[in-house]
Amino acid sequence: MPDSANRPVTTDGSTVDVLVRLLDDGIPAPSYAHPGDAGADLVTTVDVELAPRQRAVVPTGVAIALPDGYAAFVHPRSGLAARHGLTVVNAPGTVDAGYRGEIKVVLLNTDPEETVHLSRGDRIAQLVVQRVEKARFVRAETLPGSHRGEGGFGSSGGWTAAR
Ligand SMILES: O=c1ccn([C@H]2C[C@H](O)[C@@H](COP(=O)(O)OP(=O)(O)OP(=O)(O)O)O2)c(=O)[nH]1
Ligand SMILES: [Mg+2]
Repeated sequence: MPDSANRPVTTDGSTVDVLVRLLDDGIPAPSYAHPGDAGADLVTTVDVELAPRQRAVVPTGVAIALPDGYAAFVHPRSGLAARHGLTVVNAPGTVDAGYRGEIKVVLLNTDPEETVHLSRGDRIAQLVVQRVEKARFVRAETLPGSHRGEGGFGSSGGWTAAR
């Protein structure tokens, strides 16, 4: 199957080739920590200090070309979230198939007291590559009925709005 720039892309059903440009010597390509992992770790190219509740757009030193029909999603890492309250503001960040710029991570220190210190090369987020459908939005005056109907935002119970 060719990609959007007509380069060959191979997929064996469980892997897909994603072209990657390394923009910074010494910074590795995204990599999976264990076989079977869904997320490939991204690292920071710079030292970062995040004061309590501060956010920063952090470079990762990689640019990719996903095949058409794929997207990549920038997710937080659970260890950093649990230990330091570090998250990704726009989680999951969406990397479009046509994006050729450097992947960046919008990190947020949610901890109210502790500063987070990150060093160049630290793994800060993980990239999940997925197939995505392209929708055709077909206008309709009425929508087919469903069990849920228009209920949402806690309609199934177990949640009380704060006053
Ligand atoms: O966490 C992220 C999210 C996005 N991007 C890059 C890739 C993506 O293809 C592009 C645009 O992202 P998005 O569509 O979420 O942002 P936008 O605010 O809608 O910008 P645009 O108008 O460029 O679409 O920014 C990242 O590097 N990291
Ligand atoms: Mg957009």
